[in-house]
Amino acid sequence: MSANSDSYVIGVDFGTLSGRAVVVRVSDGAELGTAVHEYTHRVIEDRLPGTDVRLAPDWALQSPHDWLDVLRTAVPEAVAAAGIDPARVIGLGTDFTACTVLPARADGTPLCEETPERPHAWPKLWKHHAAQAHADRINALAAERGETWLPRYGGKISSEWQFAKALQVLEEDPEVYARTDRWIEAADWIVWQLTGVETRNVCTAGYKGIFQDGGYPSAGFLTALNPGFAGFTAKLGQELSPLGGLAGRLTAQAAGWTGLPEGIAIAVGNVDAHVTSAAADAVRPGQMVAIMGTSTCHVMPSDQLAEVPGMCGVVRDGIVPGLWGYEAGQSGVGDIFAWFVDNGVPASYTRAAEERGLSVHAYLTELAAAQRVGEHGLVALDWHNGNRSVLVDHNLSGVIVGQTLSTRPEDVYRALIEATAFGARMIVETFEKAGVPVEEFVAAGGLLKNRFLMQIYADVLRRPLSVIGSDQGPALGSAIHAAVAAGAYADIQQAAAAMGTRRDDAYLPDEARADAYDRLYAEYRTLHDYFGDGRMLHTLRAIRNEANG
Ligand SMILES: Nc1ncnc2c1ncn2[C@@H]1O[C@H](COP(=O)(O)OP(=O)(O)O)[C@@H](O)[C@H]1O
Ligand SMILES: O=C(CO)[C@@H](O)[C@@H](O)COP(=O)(O)O
Repeated sequence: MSANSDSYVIGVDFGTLSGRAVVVRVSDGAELGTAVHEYTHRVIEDRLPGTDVRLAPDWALQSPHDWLDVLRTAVPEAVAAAGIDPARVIGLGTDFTACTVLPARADGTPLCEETPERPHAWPKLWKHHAAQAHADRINALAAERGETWLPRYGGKISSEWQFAKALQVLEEDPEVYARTDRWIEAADWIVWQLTGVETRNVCTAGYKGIFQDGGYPSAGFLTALNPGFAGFTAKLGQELSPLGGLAGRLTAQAAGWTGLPEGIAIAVGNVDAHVTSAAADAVRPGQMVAIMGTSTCHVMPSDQLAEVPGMCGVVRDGIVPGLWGYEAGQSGVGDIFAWFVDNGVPASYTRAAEERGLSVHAYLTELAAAQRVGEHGLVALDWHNGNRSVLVDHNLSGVIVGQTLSTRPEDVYRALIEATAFGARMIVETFEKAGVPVEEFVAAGGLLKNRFLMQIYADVLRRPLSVIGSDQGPALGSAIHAAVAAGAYADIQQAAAAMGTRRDDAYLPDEARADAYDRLYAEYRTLHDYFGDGRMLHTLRAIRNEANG
């Protein structure tokens, strides 16, 4: 690859609160410069920008202007930080949160530009959860009709996805729905802005758009949901583009925004979680990448097709062309630790952490790390933000068992970390039981910084953990896809091998601790089965909702 030794690609990761650009050397994946742009409107949850229009609970919107600002600011800043000649940039790739989806005109104009006072005209962020009732109807009807696509999503689709959100638009604002020529993932919309051509990537279409075996849900199914929904799929993409493919070339206008040469390769859009596999060079069957942060996404290529209970989805070519791509998830991980730090720690602990110059997380971790496995006498269920896999039930809640008058904050903190590790083991075991082997567990994301937590995962999973070598996995992954789209490598696997970074066996399980954890995990499973049917936790939620009026 010496011909590439002085050429560069750019990866742009569009997150929930900000967008990040990274400049990467094509020959070896070295990250030379990076810049972040915080979105001006962040997550729009209360009021539509520039209006008095208030939003209902569970709404979460974004502004397309914020995304374009990332191209205008973070990209040139990253190039400047890298100190490279922009003329040497041969391609740019992007990844986005998903399912972040918007209604647009036939030319790509977002509807919120025409009618900014209409909530449904705005892009719905992935965590817009106000379409739950619509998802419930889709699931019930699909189960009743025995739709073959339903098992590909572990038996349930999510309220976050394209069909649920679009049905909400149709039923709550039919006029906006009628004006929607294109219902498009932000992942594809941003590529449209860069290239001037509309493409649709297989990843979001498959995981979020129910595209399976060459088609979307049938018109008969959609009519049964709502006759007005019959023609919905005409607003989606019909021809899908492969990951790592060339979506088009940078237009003169987008060259002006970014300061990059007109005509460079722009990669087909992708999802932040899935693109991280390339960054970790974990694109072979059985390499499960866990992107561990606020929540955890698990993605894994496989040559086996199986119906794994409670997975988020399995999509042909969904991570790399030629393989099935699986996704599963834990809806609360770092968020649970944050909840405990914010709500469960006395002032004396906060002061002690401050005096030591540590974050409360780091302080609790240090105290918890001094314990032997099981010493706290606790076991917890990691369902404070519901359960995505394997139960797919957002109405479950957290449980902590075994507390006494001598239970201390570090005990609970440790039990919560262990609970998330047990949740991860449950996912791995569910895949294996369904006939999809997990050969390697590769950790990525913000929680890598907690080494004690990572060791717990190795001990609980009873397997060595590999870790990604970059702290900006998605942006690096997007840069790798850009290198493929630009023709520098034949495929994603080759590019990932040269440019991705993974440390094998970074954490090894300790036999004695793993044995001790087996006993606790058995108790976790018992609790999981007992509370997992929802009888008690749903009742508690209903009582809470009634009490809150
Ligand atoms: N030392 C720590 N140990 C465990 N969790 C931590 C620690 N520091 C921060 N966190 C948690 O990490 C999460 C942020 O992870 P990060 O990967 O940076 O974010 P995101 O998932 O939003 O990309 C927060 O939920 C926070 O509670
Ligand atoms: O749901 C998916 C992928 O399927 C993510 O895009 C979504 O959870 C957003 O993740 P982040 O909060 O950006 O880590």
